[in-house]
Amino acid sequence: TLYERADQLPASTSYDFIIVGAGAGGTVLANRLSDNPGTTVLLLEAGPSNLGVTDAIIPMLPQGLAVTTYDWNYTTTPQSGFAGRSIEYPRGRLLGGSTSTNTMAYTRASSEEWDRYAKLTGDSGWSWKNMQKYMLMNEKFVPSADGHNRTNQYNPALHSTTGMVSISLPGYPHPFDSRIIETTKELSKDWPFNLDMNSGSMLGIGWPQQSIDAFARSSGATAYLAPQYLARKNLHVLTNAHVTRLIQTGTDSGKPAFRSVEYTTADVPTGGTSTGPRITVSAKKEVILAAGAIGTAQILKLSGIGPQKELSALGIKTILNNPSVGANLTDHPLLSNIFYVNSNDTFDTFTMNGTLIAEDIAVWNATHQGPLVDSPLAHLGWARVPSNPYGADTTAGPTTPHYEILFSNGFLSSTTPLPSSGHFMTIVTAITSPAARGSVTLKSTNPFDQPNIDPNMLGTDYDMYLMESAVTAILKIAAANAWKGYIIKPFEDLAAATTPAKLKAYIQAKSATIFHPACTAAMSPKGASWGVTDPDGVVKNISGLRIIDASILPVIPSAHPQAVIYFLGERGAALVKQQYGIN
Ligand SMILES: Cc1cc2nc3c(=O)[nH]c(=O)nc-3n(C[C@H](O)[C@H](O)[C@H](O)COP(=O)(O)OP(=O)(O)OC[C@H]3O[C@@H](n4cnc5c(N)ncnc54)[C@H](O)[C@@H]3O)c2cc1C
Repeated sequence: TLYERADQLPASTSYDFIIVGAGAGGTVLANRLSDNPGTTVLLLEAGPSNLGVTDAIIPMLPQGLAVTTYDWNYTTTPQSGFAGRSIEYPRGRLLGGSTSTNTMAYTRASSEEWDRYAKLTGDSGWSWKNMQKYMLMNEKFVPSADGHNRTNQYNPALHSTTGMVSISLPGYPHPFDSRIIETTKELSKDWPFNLDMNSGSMLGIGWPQQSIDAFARSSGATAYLAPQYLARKNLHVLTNAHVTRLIQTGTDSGKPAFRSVEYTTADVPTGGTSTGPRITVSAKKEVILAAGAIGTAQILKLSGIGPQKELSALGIKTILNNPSVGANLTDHPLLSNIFYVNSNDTFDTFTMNGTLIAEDIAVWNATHQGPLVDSPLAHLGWARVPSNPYGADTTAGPTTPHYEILFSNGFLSSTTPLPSSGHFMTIVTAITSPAARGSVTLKSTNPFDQPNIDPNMLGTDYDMYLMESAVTAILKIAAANAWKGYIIKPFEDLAAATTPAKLKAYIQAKSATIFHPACTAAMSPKGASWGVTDPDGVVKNISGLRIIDASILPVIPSAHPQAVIYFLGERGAALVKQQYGIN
């Protein structure tokens, strides 16, 4: 049942599980734990419902959600790798969390990545082989919006058509599709065609798989909180409920127990203060944090679980001193490399013209066809740097990428204003295996204040080297015969990057984030003195508290992370059920 106000929750109900945050991790847990009618679940979400939010439904439009009430509106600390700039740091704040606002690229990560998770956590359950069944439980492959023949665009044998989140290939062609395929032939050594980047082997260029139900976004909310699940009497979902902290409820075998959650009506924007009453609700079995890499770290610290020095300085009583909480924040730096193109058929036509976008929305509404059925991402490519002068490799292995490239049929940038006219193509470069680590620390004890978010973007020479290598690689692509007659020239800022020093300055001035913060409450082996949770997400040295979201990843995946976090949710739910003997 969906409730929008705290006073609507049935007063007498008690819950086996309370889940905090309705994003990629939280929605899976809420669904899977409540599929047994005897198990009661409360899901608390700070934001509103996703229903009827047009920009969260039409795949081409999620940029419209940034800096709205559906966004946490975070800003980073000044980033030294970005020449001291702070950047906007969006996170979804509605049912579905960031899966309701993201760009919908759906990648499982490499088999080596999962095998590394198994190794780093000492739990073979996280290996590629063992995770296959959870991957298939998450995925429901559906036809594309235009119903085109998908032969040679993916390998159907690897996919499920019976899971939860709808996944599809693009449903509207781009003028450069054939040139991209041509590139994989002409530059086959560096950029081979990859029939299916979700096979476990990611390198090369291929067609993107996206969390799109043919023409509309498929998210944690549309899939795992679909009407038939919200109808469950044993699942209560409360929106507009901002969790302010967890409260210790006693001790179990010497460990502090945390089975109570304090929340308040989230009717204030980030940075404000809520005068609403603080409401406490307790779980009989467990509280499961799924507030994302920023939210989870902030809630843990506000609850007295974190580095003693930091907490004491703010007057918070430390209940568990753990310096790993909020440490290791890792993200993927992104750079939009823009080119002028010889085409009238780019999405600049409608992004630069309010009347035309209205017409395209009308077409989308009437026919569920047209350019808005896809995300702005046309093709994805994954590559490794040919040599590494910095010694240690950050990837999980030789078939795992250092960086990604993304082709977009128009001007796509968060750091350069959209020109008033022209036609463009963007080749985004993103560093997917960075060495830099940052942190989430508290700014104040006010739960409505955003924490200090320092993802330390391009914070090492190695990461800068990877970005320089990626830009050099896409310039080589742009110069290939496959693009003759299409790419006219690089956009001004890229065109000016003619020397190594100017290239570095361009990267520092124009890079941003691809929105993948993770690792702030990492899993580690049972008994390890570092890390925040055990391999099953249970918080170390605490009773009754588990975390299942992007924060528990021991290393950021060299991939788009939403699928990875859905899979954490699927296995996480299975582990919870196993522990409590729930069928
Ligand atoms: C703009 C953007 C584009 C992206 N593009 C892609 C992409 O193309 N492909 C991809 O794979 N990934 C993408 N991502 C990343 C991906 O969506 C996230 O990695 C993933 O959703 C993280 O899952 P999560 O469960 O950790 O957190 P989230 O999905 O962010 O969910 C956390 C939830 O907790 C809630 N919450 C937080 N704090 C509190 C609190 N105090 N009280 C109550 N509720 C709280 C939030 O409102 C949110 O609903 C993108 C993200 C963004 C923001």
